[in-house]
Amino acid sequence: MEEYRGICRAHTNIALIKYWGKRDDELILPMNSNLSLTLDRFYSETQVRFSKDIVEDCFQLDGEWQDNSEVEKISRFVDLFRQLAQVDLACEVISYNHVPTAAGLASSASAFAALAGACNQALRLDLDPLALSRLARRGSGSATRSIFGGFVEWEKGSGDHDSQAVPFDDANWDVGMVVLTLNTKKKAISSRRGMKHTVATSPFYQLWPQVSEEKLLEMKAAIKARDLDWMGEIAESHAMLMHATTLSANPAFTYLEAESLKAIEAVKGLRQQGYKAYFTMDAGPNVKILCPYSQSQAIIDALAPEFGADRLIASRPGPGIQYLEA
Ligand SMILES: O=C(O)C[C@@](O)(CF)CCOP(=O)(O)OP(=O)(O)O
Repeated sequence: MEEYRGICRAHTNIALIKYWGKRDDELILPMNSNLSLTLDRFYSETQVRFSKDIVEDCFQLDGEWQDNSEVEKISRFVDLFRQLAQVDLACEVISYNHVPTAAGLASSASAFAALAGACNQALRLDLDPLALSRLARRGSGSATRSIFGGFVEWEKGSGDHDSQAVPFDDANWDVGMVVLTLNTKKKAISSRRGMKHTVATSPFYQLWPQVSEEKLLEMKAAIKARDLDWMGEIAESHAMLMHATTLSANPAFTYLEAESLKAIEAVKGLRQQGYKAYFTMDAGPNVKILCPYSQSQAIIDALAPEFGADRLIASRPGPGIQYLEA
């Protein structure tokens, strides 16, 4: 009986130089190259089964069968792999996000990267990681980067054929991240909608591509120098540049909440106490703290009285995708 199975694990990544704005919505081509750190602590595990005995595509996430709109997104993505394999079979996707809700991290990056890997294995496409990152990109931009571990650059490229991730540094040194989760409720404005509105209406956005390319060059030098203070200064600056574009959109909006600003001040306070701690933030109120992994527990202990230890989770750098036994 014709049946194909694949199962794959992919880890979450946090951008230090942000992807913010598309030059092509359909192909998900970014306005600027960007760079992230893959995290060990948070990952998605996704299995896919193609079979004649499956009547139509179905998708189970964390034990819950998903509705048609979610299945439709998955089907469109899996179609890319079905076309490559010349296969016309329906599939069943079962995915678990090992991202504690308390971590409030977007899991679309790890989930689409894991699904890409699972399809690659199931359909025996034998796609190399670069090709796989180009396909993961079609699910969600940040998924491009979760194919690789450590510090990863997503090169904006000139089109679908070369907009892909490349490993930049294996992060095999004393670096890590503490995730401070301020709230885990579903965001009002998704990153997809937020960046589209910003590109369309912020007068500041025209500066974003050039400034981001400059910041990226500097960040790469700072990582190669393993200079965490330098990396942190760049990361904080770039995160705030991103949030400045949303504040200058029309109508304006922001992902920053009162507690986010408190957390930013607390991180600056940690530096005055001698810690190497630098914040970054994405399309949500939660704060991620770049630091030496060796300081992460002390940083958690220092922040716990104000924010609660249960909202503070440390992670080492994580690996690229892992193919598991199907
Ligand atoms: O991760 C970063 O570089 C920065 C962000 O997280 C926001 F701060 C963007 C993530 O955007 P994503 O969810 O990938 O959007 P999609 O391509 O519309 O699915």
